[in-house]
Formats: sequence, structure tokens, C-alpha cells
Amino acid sequence: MRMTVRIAVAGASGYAGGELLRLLLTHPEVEIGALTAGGNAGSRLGQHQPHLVPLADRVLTETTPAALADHDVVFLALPHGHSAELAAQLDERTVVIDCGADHRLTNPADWQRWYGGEHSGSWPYGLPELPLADGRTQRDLLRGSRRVAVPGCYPTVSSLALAPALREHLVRPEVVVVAVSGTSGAGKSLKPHLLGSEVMGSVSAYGVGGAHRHTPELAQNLAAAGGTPVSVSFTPVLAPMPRGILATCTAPLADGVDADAVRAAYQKTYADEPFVHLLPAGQWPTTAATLGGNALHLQVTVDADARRLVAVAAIDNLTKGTAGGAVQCMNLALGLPESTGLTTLGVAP
Ligand SMILES: NC(=O)C1=CN([C@@H]2O[C@H](COP(=O)(O)OP(=O)(O)OC[C@H]3O[C@@H](n4cnc5c(N)ncnc54)[C@H](OP(=O)(O)O)[C@@H]3O)[C@@H](O)[C@H]2O)C=CC1
Ligand SMILES: CC(=O)N[C@@H](CCC(=O)OP(=O)(O)O)C(=O)O
Repeated sequence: MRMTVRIAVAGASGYAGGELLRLLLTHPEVEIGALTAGGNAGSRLGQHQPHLVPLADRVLTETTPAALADHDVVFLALPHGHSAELAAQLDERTVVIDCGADHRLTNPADWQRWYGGEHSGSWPYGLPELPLADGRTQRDLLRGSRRVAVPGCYPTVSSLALAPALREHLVRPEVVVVAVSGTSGAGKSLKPHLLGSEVMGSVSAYGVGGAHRHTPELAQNLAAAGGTPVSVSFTPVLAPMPRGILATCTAPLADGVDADAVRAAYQKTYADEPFVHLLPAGQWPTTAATLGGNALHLQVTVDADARRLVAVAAIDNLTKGTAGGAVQCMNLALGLPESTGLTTLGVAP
């Protein structure tokens, strides 16, 4: 049965907001309502998102509860800390999907340590494919939900790369993740380390030594998968490309585990997942193959000498890593088929 879902996007001038609109424009059940921004309210959307031609002449309005009222679904693509107060003023029946971090962490002490200030509480975590220790997947907690916290882009790719190994107890719960990201992960606002002359022709680590705020989010996800606390060493790396993340994830193998057991577990876990693409043995993910699509490309093997599992995964940080994941969650919340309006097709070369 066809339904018309009226949606609003707060933060429509930003990278995440733009990607949401690119996907929602081809979603068969969606009608696009309010588009809001901060300082850029009053300007044309086409000035900020020239690729969204059908919406070019829409004018951005201020981000207020009144502007977002009377929509079936409100996407919040705002900087951290802006969602809670706004969401509290929206009707409880409205589906609110927050791309920011405000409601991702379940432990208030983690929120205080990594973000500071009062914790606004947690919402169902929007990573449908995440396998859980009790045999369910996270999508079971998202069906019909009126509030969803979309994951950070690094936790999306690295959680799905490692979760099957933890759930099947193929590794010890001590993981190491090194993930290379394109610059759009940092948003549009001006940051000195993201100036063209600083980024071009160079790859650099940041947030080194367990200092990145995605560390507790990843630990939370992997604990949910394995049913036991997981120690996480996470190092993000910035690369001179606009989109894409490649995460290399390793963990010590449990006794007796070999490559066949690892591959079988990953095949079983993701066999029916439309957006997790386990590559044929020997083929390794590239960010280029994921661009513009909602697929996570994954490969896994063992390093027999080092006795470690090695999983490598790639996503488009703005699609599967933000907006595509958010649309999956909207579909689940509304009872639509989860893949509606989404594609695994990338853009190449
Ligand atoms: N980029 C990514 O890969 C990912 C982003 N996210 C999350 O999505 C959210 C948006 O990120 P992103 O799009 O990259 O960021 P951008 O900086 O590109 O966009 C931010 C948006 O928020 C608006 N905004 C900023 N301040 C205010 C304010 N005070 N009141 C109302 N609107 C405001 C901006 O409007 P204006 O143009 O008027 O300033 C803009 O539309 C963040 O929480 C981010 O953490 C999550 C996963 C991945
Ligand atoms: C390259 C880059 O700077 N990436 C961002 C992560 C973006 C992301 O996933 O977002 P949230 O802010 O929603 O958690 C960073 O490291 O802060």
C-alpha cells in the first residue's frame, strides 16, 4: 500500500542534510516539507546544495519546533548538543531521527566524559544490521520506534566489521581499529586542519591514544554483540578525499579458530543483509566502490602467524555512514520495507 510520508530536514544546508535530501528525493513514499538551517536560514537551498536541482529554489527557514511541526518524520542533521531540546518540543507521535550524537550513548558517565554536560538520555540505536548477543539484530529494536539515534560514521563501519566475531566468540574482546576517513566526515564548518593546503597530499592520524569520542560508542556496540565488555583501541586517520571510510579492524583469535570458521560466521551473520556486501575471498574493499551507495563492503581473514582476525570494511560515510542508515531507520519506524528508496549501487570510477 502506498503512503505519503511528509518529512522535514533540520540542517538541510550541511553535508548530512544534503545527503538525506539526495536519497529522499527518490524515495517513493516521501514528500519533502520543511528545510531548515542555522545562520544560512533565508537563503536558497541551491546555494548550498547545487547538486539537488529539484529543490534548488526552496528557501531554508529557521530551525524551530514550529517549523518542524506537522511532519510525519523529522531528520535532525545538526551539530551535537542541538537535538535534545528541539526533539522534546516535537509531538511524541512524530518519528525523530537524530544524525547527531546526543542520544547514542546509554551510559550517562560516558556522555559526560566524551561530550560534557548533561546527558539527554538514549534512543534506540540506528544500526539495523548489528548482531546482538541474544540472537536478534538491532533492527528488532527499531521497528515502530518514534525516536532513533543514528550512529557515528566510524562506529557504523567498524561495528559491523567486528560484531560477528564477537558474537560468535571467535576473538578475545580486545579490538584494534584504524580507520581512514574522507574530510566530509568533519562537516562543512571551517576547521584549520581541514584547509585544502593542510589536507591535500597528506594523510594524518588524529584523536590518537584513545582520545576520539567514537571509542565508547564502538565499545557499546561490540559489548551488545558479544555480551561482554570489549576493550577498544581506535585511531582515526584523515585522508585527502571528500567521502569514504576504510576501517582495518583486528582482534586476537580465540584458541582453535581458523580462517574457515571466521568466514563461515560472517557469511551466516550477513547472508540476508541487503546492505552488507561480503566480498569473495581474496578481494578487498575500496572506498571508491561504495561512493553514493548504501552498501558496506567487507572482507575478513586471519593472520595465522600473528593469531589475529583481520576485517576490512568500507562505506560512504555520508550514505551508509549517515543518511542511508537514517533512511533505513525511517523505513523500519514506519513499517515500510527496510530497503525502500535505497540502493547498493555506487558511482565509479
Ligand atoms: N558528516 C558525516 O559524515 C556525519 C555526520 N554526522 C552528524 O550529522 C550532524 C550534521 O553533520 P554535518 O552535516 O556533517 O555538519 P555540517 O556542518 O555540514 O552541517 C551542519 C548543519 O547544521 C546547521 N546548524 C549549525 N548550527 C546550527 C544552529 N545553531 N541551529 C540550527 N542549525 C544549525 C547548519 O546550518 P548553517 O548552514 O545555517 O550553518 C547545517 O545545515 C552532526 O551531528 C554530525 O555529527 C553523523 C555521521 C556522519
Ligand atoms: C573526518 C572527521 O573529522 N570525522 C568526524 C566523525 C564524523 C561522524 O561520524 O560523526 P559524529 O560527529 O556524528 O559522531 C570526526 O572525527 O569528528
